[in-house]
Amino acid sequence: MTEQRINPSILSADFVNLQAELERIATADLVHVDVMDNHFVPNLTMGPPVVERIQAVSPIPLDVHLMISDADRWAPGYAELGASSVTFHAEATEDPVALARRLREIGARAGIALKPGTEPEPYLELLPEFDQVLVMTVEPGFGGQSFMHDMMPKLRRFAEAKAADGLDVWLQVDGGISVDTIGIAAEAGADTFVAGSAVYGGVPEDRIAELRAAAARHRH
Ligand SMILES: O=C(CO)[C@@H](O)[C@H](O)COP(=O)(O)O
Repeated sequence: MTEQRINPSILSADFVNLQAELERIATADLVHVDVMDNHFVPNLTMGPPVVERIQAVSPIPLDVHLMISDADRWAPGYAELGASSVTFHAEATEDPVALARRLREIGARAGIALKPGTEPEPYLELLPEFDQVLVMTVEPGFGGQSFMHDMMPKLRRFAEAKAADGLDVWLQVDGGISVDTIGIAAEAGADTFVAGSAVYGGVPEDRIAELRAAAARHRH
């Protein structure tokens, strides 16, 4: 059966108490770290020095999501500081394959993210070059938005391509994931679930367990 992962997004955490907020999600699989530059998206979060400190104190590995322009220039630095995975946006790179290869060389899992308006072609054919694909289920930039059900056909296309070639690529969804929507995404083929407000909006350990159980009911 497909392994599933719950990756809480610290975008919904209390940024003044990040170390304590990381401890509260220690039962999750990876911590999703949203890096925003106020250029690729209309919001600003953190850069390498803060991510480096998160890496140093986090009880679980880092899943860095770069919502930044010029990913070719900046993404390798996040792999160098020890992130387990580094996901850049398809819309923010000149050469996704070269960048993914560079990230893998450094030792990170290489991820590619697609905004809601970005078509899955030509990335379906490039799947072996990536360790994970992030299908955004909201417009990137903010937590607390509604899950976009109409992204499920795109997710299914990736799931079919993955199955056809027997690939070990993780299919991730991010945005509006809750106990009500996680099953829909799992059904469409997602195995890695990012959740911000659904986790930090309650007792994180309980919320993570509830999300895990809801996803498992729809496991492939
Ligand atoms: O990348 C993003 C937003 O751009 C996310 O990781 C959000 O942090 C998800 O938040 P919720 O929709 O789960 O509240």
